[in-house]
Amino acid sequence: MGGVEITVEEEQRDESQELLQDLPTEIGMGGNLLYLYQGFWCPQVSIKGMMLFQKHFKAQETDLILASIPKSGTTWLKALTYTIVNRSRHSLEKSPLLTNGPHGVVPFLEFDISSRNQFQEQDKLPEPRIFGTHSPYTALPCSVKDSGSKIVYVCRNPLDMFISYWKFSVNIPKENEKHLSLGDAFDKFCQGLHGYGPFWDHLLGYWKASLERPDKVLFLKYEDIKKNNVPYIKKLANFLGLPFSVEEEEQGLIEETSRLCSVESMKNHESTRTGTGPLGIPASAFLRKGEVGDSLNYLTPSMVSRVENLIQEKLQDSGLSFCLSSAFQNSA
Ligand SMILES: Nc1ncnc2c1ncn2[C@@H]1O[C@H](COP(=O)(O)OS(=O)(=O)O)[C@@H](OP(=O)(O)O)[C@H]1O
Repeated sequence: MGGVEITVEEEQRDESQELLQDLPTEIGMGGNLLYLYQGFWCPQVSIKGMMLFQKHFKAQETDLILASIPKSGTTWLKALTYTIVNRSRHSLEKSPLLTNGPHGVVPFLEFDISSRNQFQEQDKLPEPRIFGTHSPYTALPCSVKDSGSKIVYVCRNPLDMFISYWKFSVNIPKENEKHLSLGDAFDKFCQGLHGYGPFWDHLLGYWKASLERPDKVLFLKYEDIKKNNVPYIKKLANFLGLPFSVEEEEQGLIEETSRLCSVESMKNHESTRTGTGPLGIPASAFLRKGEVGDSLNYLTPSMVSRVENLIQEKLQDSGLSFCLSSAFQNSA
């Protein structure tokens, strides 16, 4: 037969290109282009990856999916989960986490996998496979929702998440996009115009799933882990079906895991000092202060109350809450 042979990659590129043409677009709080896809504002850099993930990823029964909206504790959750899961494979001092970093040992499903063939390559990874995703719950592939795979979601109070996101985006050099001022970025954030926003719908999707299926979806808050991380490391290990034994507890393995994955320790890992994270961004950009309440150094009281009102309105009756100003006063 004559004619031009079309590779799987070319076919996918055309398919998603066509879909993109019909989606509404806006400039987001990071000055980047966002596409409105299935009710969420997805960054241009990951929209095709997200579509591929949704369409072609086949979850295995033992898969662990670490989900979050950006700047909510993704890097930390990846480090903790990888360390818990692999603690019998190698000692903490020899962990690949030290050299490859959290984003190296736990790939993102939307950023790091750019073709259908790569999903097949992932089939060869040792079980349990661990992946990160920023996809909203409703956009997850059916195979993730319907299989025995487990989902851990981490969220963070929206004020700190906003500042973390803004600081991150202004520190990344841009060629064709411009950085927005804090005030303009904040306005966009409050309209839900940020990566995978609106944050309230992202939160609610996973929150409701965790209430309906607590064995399937574990919902964690950054602030809770930060306040006292040992019980949360135990909780995470129990949820993953890999509880710490009495001997491990007596040996102090939980505290060691906590130390290895602390922001202070991770800043000194070789992977952070010399490596790169997703999209070739320096790994150090994913570790800044790692504090609760840093946003109060940047936001005015009226900005805080605007977000408080927004949360009140959007999360009302869900049972999910963030007590912003008072939580910060307690942690100050
Ligand atoms: N180990 C550890 N412990 C505590 N906090 C940590 C840790 N690793 C990353 N961080 C802080 O998390 C913020 C980055 O968020 P994410 O990791 O979700 O970013 S990303 O979505 O992967 O781009 C960013 O928060 P800010 O410091 O407030 O900007 C990081 O410093």
